[in-house]
Amino acid sequence: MNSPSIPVVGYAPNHSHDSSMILPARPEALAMNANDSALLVVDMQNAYSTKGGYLDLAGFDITSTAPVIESIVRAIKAARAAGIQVIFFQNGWDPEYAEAGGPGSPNWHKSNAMKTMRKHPALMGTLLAKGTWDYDLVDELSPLPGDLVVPKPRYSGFFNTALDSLLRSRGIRNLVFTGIATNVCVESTLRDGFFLEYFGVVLADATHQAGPEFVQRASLYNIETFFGWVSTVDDFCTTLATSTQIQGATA
Ligand SMILES: C/C(=C/NC(N)=O)C(=O)O
Repeated sequence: MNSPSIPVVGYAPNHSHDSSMILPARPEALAMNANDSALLVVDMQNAYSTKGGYLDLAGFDITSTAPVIESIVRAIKAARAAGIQVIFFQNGWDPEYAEAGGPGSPNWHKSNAMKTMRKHPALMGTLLAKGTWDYDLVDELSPLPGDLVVPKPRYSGFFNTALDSLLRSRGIRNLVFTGIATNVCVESTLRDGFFLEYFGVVLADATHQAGPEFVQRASLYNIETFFGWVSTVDDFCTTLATSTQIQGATA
């Protein structure tokens, strides 16, 4: 690939020559290949996206998540067509909440789901519990054969899961993030990936925050400035489609 005139970063030495895709991003474009990248779909569960789910019941505004779901559907379709590994996460615990930790865990004290159920005991067992509607992925997003589904008991997808092994065993170094919430599980997982030497890029319009709108901007600032890169679903889909066309033409 010719050296682009824009600043490009990537994990491979002399990346701009060795990569089949240059994803427009901020603060630099990201050099990547289909076989060294994964699309992460973080916690697109009824709990975080749907009226009557945990975040809604806890008082968070989830009324603008529908366009985010549509954007994620587009990104997943493009990733699958390009041969990029798709990984779904589901945040939550066993129905008895043993995996949530008791009072000796900070999660017990900080989880807004656990706090909501303690405040409203009739909800106990219904929020973020495996096997419940709240824990299930939204209807619009269904894993297909070849996708990976990673249950996670804490905000970060890298803790108490097999994620790092799943990625390293596949030679994956670039993580493309979508999902909810930008400022909690998306940013937590991207940050931990950064500390583990993964290149993390978030598709801003395929994410939604938990909290007021400024939090979305703050989380994207944090990611762009300190932990990774920021791109869009349109740029992701166009980059993959162009790469696939080039590869098809030269096959
Ligand atoms: C607040 C919260 C966010 N989860 C997420 N998937 O970002 C929670 O799980 O309590």
